[in-house]
Amino acid sequence: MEKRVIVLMGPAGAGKSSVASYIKEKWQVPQVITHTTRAKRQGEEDGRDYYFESDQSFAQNHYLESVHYGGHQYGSSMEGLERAFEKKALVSIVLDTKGASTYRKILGDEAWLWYITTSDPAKLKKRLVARGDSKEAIEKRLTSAEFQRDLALPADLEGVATVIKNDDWTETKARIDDLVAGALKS
Ligand SMILES: Nc1ncnc2c1ncn2[C@@H]1O[C@H](COP(=O)(O)OP(=O)(O)OP(=O)(O)O)[C@@H](O)[C@H]1O
Ligand SMILES: Nc1nc2c(ncn2[C@@H]2O[C@H](COP(=O)(O)O)[C@@H](O)[C@H]2O)c(=O)[nH]1
Repeated sequence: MEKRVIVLMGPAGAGKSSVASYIKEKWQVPQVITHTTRAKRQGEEDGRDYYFESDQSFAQNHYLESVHYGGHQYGSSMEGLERAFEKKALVSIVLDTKGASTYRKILGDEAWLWYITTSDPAKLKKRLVARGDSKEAIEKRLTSAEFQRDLALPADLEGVATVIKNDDWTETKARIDDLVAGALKS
């Protein structure tokens, strides 16, 4: 198959990382690890979930694109993408919608955009609470301009992105299995 990167985007709590972990486990789709200056959450590991950086170390890397999200910096590198493509032609990355638009512009059809969302935005907060995020972190995240922006698919990605309503995890897994199996067959 042609090289393709599944770009997982959507609002906080929608399930982007859950989808990335699922397709890694079930379909051996490697995840491109990105860089961030935010603090580790409980259970996160450096080099598996993110490369956790200080402001100084973040500034020393070269990025394909980088953004500010909720008061922290995030960036993804071409080297990270190439490392993942060495393992498999189908890989994934988790980005905000701004990063997803950039990937679309740079990579064209090589970027397969999936917008992960829920039918009821109230679910998002509940999921962040269930994930164990602190009250302060949740308030900061939910009131950030980036969170509000990512509640909707950006206009430039309308009709381009595959929209996945992740309300019911069993149904989501079935939908994703169909998408990934189809891609791996092609
Ligand atoms: N369909 C679902 N039903 C209920 N809980 C879910 C579902 N999908 C994911 N979750 C849970 O919701 C929480 C948030 O999921 P996840 O971390 O994957 O979201 P995210 O979109 O990556 O969020 P963020 O952008 O804040 O990192 C996790 O605890 C996850 O286990
Ligand atoms: N444009 C980019 N967005 C990224 C990158 N790495 C992660 N993200 C997105 O940031 C927010 C916040 O992530 P969180 O782990 O703190 O919840 C989320 O939308 C991620 O998808 C990146 O390298 N570039």
